[in-house]
Amino acid sequence: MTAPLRVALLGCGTVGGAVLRLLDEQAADLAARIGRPVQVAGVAVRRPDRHPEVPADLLTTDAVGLVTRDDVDLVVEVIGGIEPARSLILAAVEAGKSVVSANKALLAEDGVALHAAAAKAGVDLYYEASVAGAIPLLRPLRESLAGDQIRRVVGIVNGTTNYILSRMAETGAGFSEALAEATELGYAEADPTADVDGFDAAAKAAILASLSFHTAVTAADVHREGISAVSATDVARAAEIGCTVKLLAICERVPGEEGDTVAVRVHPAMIPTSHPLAAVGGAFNAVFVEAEAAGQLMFYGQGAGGEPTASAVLGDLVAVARNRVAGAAGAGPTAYAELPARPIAETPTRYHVSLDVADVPGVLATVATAFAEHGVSIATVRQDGHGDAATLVIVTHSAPDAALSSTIAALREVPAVRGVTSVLRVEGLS
Ligand SMILES: NC(=O)C1=CN([C@@H]2O[C@H](COP(=O)(O)OP(=O)(O)OC[C@H]3O[C@@H](n4cnc5c(N)ncnc54)[C@H](OP(=O)(O)O)[C@@H]3O)[C@@H](O)[C@H]2O)C=CC1
Ligand SMILES: N[C@@H](CC=O)C(=O)O
Ligand code: NA
Repeated sequence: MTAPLRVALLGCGTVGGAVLRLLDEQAADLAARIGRPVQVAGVAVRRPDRHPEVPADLLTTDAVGLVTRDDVDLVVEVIGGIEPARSLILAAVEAGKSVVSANKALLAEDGVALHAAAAKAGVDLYYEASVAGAIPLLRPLRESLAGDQIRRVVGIVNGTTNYILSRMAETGAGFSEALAEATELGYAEADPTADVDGFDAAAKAAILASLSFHTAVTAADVHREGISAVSATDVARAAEIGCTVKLLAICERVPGEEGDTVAVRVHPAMIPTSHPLAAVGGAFNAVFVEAEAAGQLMFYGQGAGGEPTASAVLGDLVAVARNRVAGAAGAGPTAYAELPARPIAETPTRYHVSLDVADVPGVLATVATAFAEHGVSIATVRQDGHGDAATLVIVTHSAPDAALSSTIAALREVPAVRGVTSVLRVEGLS
């Protein structure tokens, strides 16, 4: 009988638990697809007593020992975080094992070094589950689109925040209540501030930009804003102008006279309800890719949750196992260009600004002057309420971030402006 491929599973939480279940349920199909049966050699966790679902003889807390064992062929890392995941992946690679990981935080911080280590050892490093969960996205970028020039990638890549924003818009649910639901459903990171503050989406954006533009982009290169400042009023104001609020990841390769730059940002934005991304609800993700020859492509599916993510992990596992069965020596070294990052200050977008103002003669002119003096052109203005206080709702034309920031700073000094109640970017308005 053909010898089985032996897999070490690192982590058995939301994703690892689903991987283990699917490995068992689909054992026969996987064996047929790979050409050899897959066997779990061991499962490393922190607290074995919390895992009655795993056969006791497979459980271990010695993850280093497990990944370097001679009878382990492949390693699946679904612990998350930087350490010990990084050391474990490096130990596995150095011991000649291919690795499948779902760890965007690590890949976004240290992807170049991890790829170099894998190439040196002649093993595979696959991480489809790390971005947009179940959606096949990274392999299409890495393989199917390898002959094209990708110019722009825009998407919703965090399920937790999309779930929260969808609940706030559809049911008027409060932020904390919606976050608790997302955590209960297994969408949130171990520390959900990674989702809420945009770190998770920024890591995914860095991975997407690196693969799309063949350049090394880390999470530190990504301009990041989360959704904790998005209020129920922002969601309502978005609806008033026919928009909805989404946390977007936007990766652009910007041509310039002195060479191309890369602009990568994650922030909440109002988008028109007619925009295809506006219809992406709950923990679903969707990503648009614009390539020169291919034109526009759209990827849509479940971006979080145990089973959807496990589907991507198993897809990688089959690919890596097939390579191993075929005797292939890994993907080889990846050449990275060194495109500079364009600062957010120079990145132009439209803005929606709400101001509480004293309803006195001339206030509109004063506010308009502040915008004009900083080179920000106003597209529309609406005044709500009158009497002692009123709200001015302004939508601008496209302006660099720095120009808008100095406009807001100037407005804060205007006596008739009692408060800047919200500033949100607007994307996709014609
Ligand atoms: N949840 C999701 O929807 C998605 C998650 N991911 C990524 O998948 C990875 C796993 O996420 P998820 O399953 O949600 O996380 P969980 O927190 O549910 O599970 C983490 C697992 O890792 C184990 N673990 C933690 N530290 C160690 C350690 N030092 N040694 C051995 N085992 C350890 C934990 O053990 P114990 O159980 O004993 O505490 C637990 O089993 C992360 O990188 C995440 O970003 C990617 C896409 C979607
Ligand atoms: N916490 C992440 C999980 C998947 O990557 C999310 O909410 O998208
Ligand atoms: Na994916």
